[in-house]
Amino acid sequence: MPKKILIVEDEFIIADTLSNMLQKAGYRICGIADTVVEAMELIDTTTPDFVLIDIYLIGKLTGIDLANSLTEMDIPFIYISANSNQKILEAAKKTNPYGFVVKPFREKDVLIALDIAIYRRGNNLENGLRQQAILQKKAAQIIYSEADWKAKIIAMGKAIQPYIPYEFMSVGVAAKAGLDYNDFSFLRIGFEEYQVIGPKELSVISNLKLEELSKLNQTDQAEMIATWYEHEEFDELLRLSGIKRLIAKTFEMNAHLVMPLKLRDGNIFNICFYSKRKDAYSADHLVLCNRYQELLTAFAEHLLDSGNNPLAVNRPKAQSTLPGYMSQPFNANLFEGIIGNSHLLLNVFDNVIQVAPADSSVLILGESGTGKEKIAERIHFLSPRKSRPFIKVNCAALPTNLIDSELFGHEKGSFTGAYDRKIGKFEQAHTGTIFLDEIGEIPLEIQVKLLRVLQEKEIERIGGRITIKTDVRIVAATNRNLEKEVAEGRFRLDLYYRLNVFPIIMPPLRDRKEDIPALAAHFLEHYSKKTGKFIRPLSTRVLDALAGHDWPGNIRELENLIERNILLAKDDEIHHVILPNVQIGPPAVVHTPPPVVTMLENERQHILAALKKCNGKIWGEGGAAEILNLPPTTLNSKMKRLGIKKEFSNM
Ligand SMILES: Nc1ncnc2c1ncn2[C@@H]1O[C@H](COP(=O)(O)OP(=O)(O)OP(=O)(O)O)[C@@H](O)[C@H]1O
Repeated sequence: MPKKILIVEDEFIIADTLSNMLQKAGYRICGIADTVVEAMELIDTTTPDFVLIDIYLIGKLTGIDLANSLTEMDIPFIYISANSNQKILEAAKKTNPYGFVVKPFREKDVLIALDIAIYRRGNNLENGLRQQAILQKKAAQIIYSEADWKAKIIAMGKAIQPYIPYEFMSVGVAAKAGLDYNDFSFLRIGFEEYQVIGPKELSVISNLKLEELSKLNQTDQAEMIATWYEHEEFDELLRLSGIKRLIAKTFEMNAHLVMPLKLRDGNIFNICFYSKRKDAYSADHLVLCNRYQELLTAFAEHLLDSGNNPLAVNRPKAQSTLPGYMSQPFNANLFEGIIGNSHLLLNVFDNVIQVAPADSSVLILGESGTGKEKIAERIHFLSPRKSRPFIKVNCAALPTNLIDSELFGHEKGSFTGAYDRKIGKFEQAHTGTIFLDEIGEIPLEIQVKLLRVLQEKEIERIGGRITIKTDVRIVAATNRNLEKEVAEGRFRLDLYYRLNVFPIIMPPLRDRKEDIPALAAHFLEHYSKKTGKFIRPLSTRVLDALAGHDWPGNIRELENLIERNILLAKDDEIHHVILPNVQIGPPAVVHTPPPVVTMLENERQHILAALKKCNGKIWGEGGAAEILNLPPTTLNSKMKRLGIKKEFSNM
């Protein structure tokens, strides 16, 4: 079936060109609209598969307004626009388009953008259906389990978390005049840990009497449909709703999503999500709320129907009709060995839980040493492929002339030096996962081959005559800004889009300094055991100093630092920790704050300092790569990017 495309474009010539080019390529054009109003009418009557939207259109409404409605209707769209104003682009990006084509465009650009969009859409739908099926199954397990009502809410909260992020969730029957505040809240304090905060606990935390909480609760607005609040709207909400203001201020929350569920007896049961991230919620979450509405309403009915539940105080009780049997216990520690519970890291865990069961490619983005490889391993070991091979390839460590044969293999005699047949990494990873680390370093000619593996799912050994079918899941990682690499012609746009189906962003350590004490303790224990030296826990002073550092080398730098200091320790304590530009430990020094420089400049200075220490030596023992605990190839590419010449000492 050819896909139906709606074109929303007010310049006739462009609309006509697009229409001809798409029909020639086998698409069906189900309409051309030059205003948002006309587009909405055509959407109603023709239900397009994809919509191409220009941003500025005749009439008051823009393409961005249309995009928001399309998201609510779950219809994918691509922008085709000449507008390169940064503000407009940012607003457009926020609507999560499936692609963006800049005018004037080449036929090829539009066709590739559509091809990629169709692929991504397929993957999204597959993920969406999978999500729903998983959640449905979990909900049934939770409902029929013998756990108490709080454990059930926590279990349900955990099941939703990968799809609707939150650090604080509160549930309860919507406020009615004269009734007491009776919501129960769940503050996320670890990957699998939640602190339960009932009315009494909130009263203690906030130092307000229960009656005062009830008064604040009366100011809450009744919501009839799922709604999200961010930025000024969030501020305005807090101005109006006393109870939400109290929660947001006490627990430092910056965005809110409310999901009202209509119960059989006409009461409304609210599930309120709060996040520390200002932009945590978007129209996509409303789509999810809509999708999960029925399931969660059934869950709420069940909760309120089961005996002894204080949540039901604010509504008349009914008899439970559900049978009970034991459910399986919930997840053991799925992220063992990955230390930290900052909300940024927990968010990454949620993404992993969400994507691991699917077969989609995953692209892990983040600076060097942030734990990308660890996350890649988790994706594999939490997937149905977990008992199949997990093959790692460090693309930066492979010499250009060998990458080809390393990845795809070669036949005997296919080139000088090919004495035997070699099975490439892709074949080795068959039915499992391949982890392509430092994918940004792959030369363009290999990128074409990689694209073919992704598209056709087959490979050819060098010098081979047959194509070999492979079933491999790709997880790739890079510390480069791939969008920039694409813009500068070093990375193929089509490959980027294929890989970028599900991006996971690893936060740098400087953005989650709250994880430093736990990480430091973990490495202290690990290397104490390894070296057989007993070392006391780090003192507060040393920990404070660690928190003051910017960690351009991220967790690897911290790990390295702890290891080195254990080796250097003369007794059972680490007294002195030398950090670049900062001296910690006695004698106390007065720090004048260094001038604020950009992170890139910081990284540059850090590398220069290491190079200086090693007299410019990069590779091998005592080289800068060793000091920074980076693969030399990564250091080399960083130096190139930061404009550091090898003969830096002459600079
Ligand atoms: N959350 C964590 N808890 C414990 N150890 C961690 C964590 N994250 C990373 N590490 C450790 O830090 C080091 C660097 O991690 P990893 O190799 O996964 O980073 P990376 O982002 O893949 O780096 P690169 O881009 O340089 O390949 C490893 O020794 C890893 O075990």
